[in-house]
Amino acid sequence: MIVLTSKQMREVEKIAIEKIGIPSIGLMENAGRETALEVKKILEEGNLNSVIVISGKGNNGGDGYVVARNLYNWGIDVKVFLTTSLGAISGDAKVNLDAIINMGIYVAEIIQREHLKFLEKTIKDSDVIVDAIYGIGLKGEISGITKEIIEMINQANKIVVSVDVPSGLNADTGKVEGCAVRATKTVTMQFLKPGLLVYPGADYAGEVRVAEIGIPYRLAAEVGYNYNLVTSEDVKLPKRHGNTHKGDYGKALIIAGSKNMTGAAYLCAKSAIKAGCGLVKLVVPQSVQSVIQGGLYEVITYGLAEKNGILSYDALSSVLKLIEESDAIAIGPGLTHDRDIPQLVYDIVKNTDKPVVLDADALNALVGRLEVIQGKKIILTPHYGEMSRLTGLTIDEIKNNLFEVAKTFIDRYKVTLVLKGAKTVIATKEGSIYINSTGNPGMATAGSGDVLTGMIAAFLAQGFSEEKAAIYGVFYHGKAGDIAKEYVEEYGMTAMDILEDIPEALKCGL
Ligand SMILES: NC(=O)C1=CN([C@@H]2O[C@H](COP(=O)(O)OP(=O)(O)OC[C@H]3O[C@@H](n4cnc5c(N)ncnc54)[C@H](O)[C@@H]3O)[C@@H](O)[C@H]2O)[C@H](O)CC1
Ligand SMILES: [K+]
Repeated sequence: MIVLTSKQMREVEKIAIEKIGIPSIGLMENAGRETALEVKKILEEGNLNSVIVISGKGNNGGDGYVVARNLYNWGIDVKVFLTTSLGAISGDAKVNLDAIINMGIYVAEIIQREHLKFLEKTIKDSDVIVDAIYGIGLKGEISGITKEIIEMINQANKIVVSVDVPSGLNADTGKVEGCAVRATKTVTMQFLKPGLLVYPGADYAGEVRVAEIGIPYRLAAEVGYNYNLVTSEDVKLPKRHGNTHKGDYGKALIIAGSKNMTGAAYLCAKSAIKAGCGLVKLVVPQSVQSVIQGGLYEVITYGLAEKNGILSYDALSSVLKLIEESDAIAIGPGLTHDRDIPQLVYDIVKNTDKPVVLDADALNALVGRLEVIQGKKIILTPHYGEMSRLTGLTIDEIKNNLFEVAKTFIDRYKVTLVLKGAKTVIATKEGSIYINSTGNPGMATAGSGDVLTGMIAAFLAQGFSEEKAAIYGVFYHGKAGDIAKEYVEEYGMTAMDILEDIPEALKCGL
């Protein structure tokens, strides 16, 4: 699903209004009406009847006046409060403000502290608050009386419907600019915005509904959109035809595990099989091979050179030979960071141009030596801690600048990045950003990443591009976790639950 930044939104609006000639006030009419219909549904569902609209001085506020007019026409008790003086309103917003005043709808300014008491009382007596203070035009932090109004809205414990973007939220990053409205529901105009889809923005937006307001969808391509929300529409699976054999579904080589972490290797290899890979070979330290082979009937295991239960550099030549007969490679889960691993991982990556997914200890192995991945068919799957080690940024710097951090990394290394988090972000070497729509907190469990790595390797082995393998892997991994949640809830969820539900998850792509 297309996602536009506020800059792209403005460009699309400009083309629609100035080039195509769609009247801007018509867009505002549709935006306001779509929002009003949403509010009406909420009132009917809750047998409620009183609404206050709080409008800012821009077109977001203009939408708010249209909302008020529609609600008033439907016999709903509605009052409008301005966070600015009447005289400051202009353009389409002013046309709609004048209309509601002419209709006799209650309008009052809340621009001095003594007005706040009255607003507080009115909020208390109302059922729903419509937040039309700021939309995509927010610049910098909110302060002063408007900040107090937003805090009052949040403390009122009322149903809040935000127009386009919760006021105070940065539409592009999801950051809270000083303060932000916590919405029950956000009705966003024509296209999703990135800030509604990642934290904390996703928390503040509540349930998001995209209102179609009359802007041609094709204009998104004209402005070169590059953000996407991954939905089931984007991850259809090719039908498998009759006369095929396992070789048609790819051969994956997994290099993983050590004497204290055999489970990581198991989960990764088993997930690759479950995600449809035709043949999976697993390289582990020689002394753990029998332990692992036990539970992995469908996987061919290779016990290679080791030192004290950890793969040693002497395993390199055998690994490179196995790579030659594989379509895709996964390296990392449970390797540990000891002794020879960093050099072994570095030289494997250096000596192959096959698609590779690097996870966990393979990422740690490349800290400070990332030049070896430059321009290769490589997918990295760090969580914020691993990304912090790879980039030298703090976890907070990463969390608060997800898109920028991902784009900077991709621009520099021209690989595919899966930045795992509460909302996993995928950045591709073509410069696209994908935000995943599946998954739940129950998946933050040991081994969950190993399962994802196996799934991505499976899609790579089946011939998917790095971009598609990353998107499919992340989406179906989250989908499997959502299915698991239905019966184990989030507290009891284990990586095995996710793994077991991979086949069920894949069904939604067929
Ligand atoms: N997307 C569409 O096709 C349509 C969107 N519409 C709505 O219009 C807003 C965008 O309107 P705009 O006037 O550009 O900005 P805002 O209404 O968001 O308000 C910004 C307003 O407030 C001032 N301001 C900005 N930041 C601050 C701050 N930190 N402190 C104080 N004041 C601030 C700024 O000067 C602006 O005047 C969009 O979200 C939709 O809701 C229309 O419906 C048309 C179609
Ligand atoms: K708003």
